[in-house]
Amino acid sequence: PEISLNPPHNLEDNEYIEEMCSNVIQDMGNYGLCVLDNFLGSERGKNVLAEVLTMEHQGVFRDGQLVSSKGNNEDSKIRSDQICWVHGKEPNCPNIGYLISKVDSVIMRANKMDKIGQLGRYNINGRTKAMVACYPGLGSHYVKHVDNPNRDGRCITAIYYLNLNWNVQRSGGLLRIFPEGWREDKVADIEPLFDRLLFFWSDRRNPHEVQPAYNTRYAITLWYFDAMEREEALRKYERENFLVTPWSNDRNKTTVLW
Ligand SMILES: O=C(O)CCC(=O)Nc1cc2ccccc2cn1
Ligand SMILES: [Mn+2]
Repeated sequence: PEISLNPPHNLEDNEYIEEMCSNVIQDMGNYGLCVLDNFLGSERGKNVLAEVLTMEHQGVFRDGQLVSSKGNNEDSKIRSDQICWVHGKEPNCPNIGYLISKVDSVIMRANKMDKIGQLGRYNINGRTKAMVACYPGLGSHYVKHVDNPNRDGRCITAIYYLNLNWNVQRSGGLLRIFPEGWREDKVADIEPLFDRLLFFWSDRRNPHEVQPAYNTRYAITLWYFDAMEREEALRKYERENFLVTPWSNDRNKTTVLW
C-alpha cells in the first residue's frame, strides 16, 4: 500500500489543528503562554519572511519608538522597533495573509473547544491588523511593559517570529516574559526563532521585554479581542473620546471583526 508521508505541516487538516488547539488550551491554562514551533513549515515560513524583507526594502516601515542608547543628544538615539500594519489581504503579501488565516483558525477553534479553562471564558470575535515589526540590530530593544494594562479589549497576543538561524548568545533579542503568579526568580525566556508562534495573555499577567538585539529581528504580531471587554472599552473611550486604538496612532482602522 502507498506509504503516505504525513506532510509535516498539514495546516489544512482538521485533526492536526485540533491537536494543536488542545496544546494551546492546555498551555494557556497552565502557564498563560504557549509556544508552537514549526507553525507553517520552512517553505511557507520563508515565503512570509521574503514578503517582510520586500516590505523593508520598499521602506514601508515607520520608525517605532525612540529609545536613547546613551545620553539624550539626538544622534545617540536609536530606533527601537520599526512597524507597519498589514491587513493581510493586500495583493503583495499573500503569505502573510495565509499566516494570519492560520493563526485565526487556531485561536477561533481553541476558543470554541475550551470548555473549562480561561480561554473558553473569552468570546474572541476579532483582532487587530497584523503589526509587522523589524528591530534594527543596533542594540534596539523594548522596555518591560504590559500590552493591555487598562482593559482595551485585547485578550491574547500572538507573535510569529521570522529569524532564520537566530542565536541569542550571538544576536540577543530574547523576549523575556515575567508571568504573574510565577515564583519571583522564574521567567519565561523565548528565543525569536524562525517559524515559531507564541501566544500569551495580553493583560497584566504577562509583563515582558525584548533584550537588545544585534542583528535585524523580525516579528509579526496579532492581538485578539474579547467581545465583552472590547465592547466596554469602546463605550468607555467614546464617552471620553479617547483614541480607541491606544496601541497605535495608526489613523486608519486597525481592527478586523469576523
Ligand atoms: O517582538 C517581541 O518579542 C515582542 C515585542 C513587543 O512586546 N512589542 C510590542 C509592540 C508594541 C507597539 C505598540 C504598542 C504596544 C506594543 C507592545 N508590544
Ligand atoms: Mn508587547
